[in-house]
Amino acid sequence: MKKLILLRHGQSIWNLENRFTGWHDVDLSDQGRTEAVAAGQLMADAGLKPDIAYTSVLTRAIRTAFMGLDSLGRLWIPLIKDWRLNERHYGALTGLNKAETAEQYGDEQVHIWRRSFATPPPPLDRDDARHPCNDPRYAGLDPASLPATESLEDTLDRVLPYWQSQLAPALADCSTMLIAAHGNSLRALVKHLEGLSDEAITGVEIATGDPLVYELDDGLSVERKYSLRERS
Ligand SMILES: O=C(O)[C@H](O)COP(=O)(O)O
Repeated sequence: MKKLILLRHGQSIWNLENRFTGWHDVDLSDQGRTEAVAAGQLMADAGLKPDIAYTSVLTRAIRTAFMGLDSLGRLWIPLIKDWRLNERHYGALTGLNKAETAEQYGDEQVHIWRRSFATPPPPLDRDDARHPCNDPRYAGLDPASLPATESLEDTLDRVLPYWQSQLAPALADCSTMLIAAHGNSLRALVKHLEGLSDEAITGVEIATGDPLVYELDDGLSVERKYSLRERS
């Protein structure tokens, strides 16, 4: 049996300020740091021993992985960072306050942008400083693969090939894997792992700092799923 732990980063400073974040690189808030340490303790209490960990190239997820693994006593395991685990790109909404945006465009439109499967927020212009083409961390990538905005479907379209080419083969070779990532890159993975419909995934929320454990058979089919915070 394999164990896959999906961990959304702890609360970020922009989560606290209720701002659309996406690929903007904001750090954890004090509460987020506490959540990251607590996530490691929950994993320790559950006897989980990740052999390998993956995260995005965004500080809030990297720091959550580090702080969680540190409190678990397993800071020494391999930690691989990849942009394909980044949060979904929030396009021209990046940086805006979510409540103010709902006042301007209406709750329904904001809900569609946030939770519909296929409707992306308005895109960024390529010369906008928030466009990933203007961020040196993506300089080595084909500019055509860098998004100006993303729906959850677009996010799944980059997460799934990464799952298939890197994560699933690595999981087949180990017993326990930790993925510290983001609300929507993890929702994309959950959709795939659980075989959820485009409609069903719209109702799935993932809390910050709460390790979700999937027990998988050797063919990587899900046998059981539970939240460590709920079980504690
Ligand atoms: O990118 C963000 O703003 C959040 O981390 C996730 O946002 P959401 O709850 O609107 O999907």
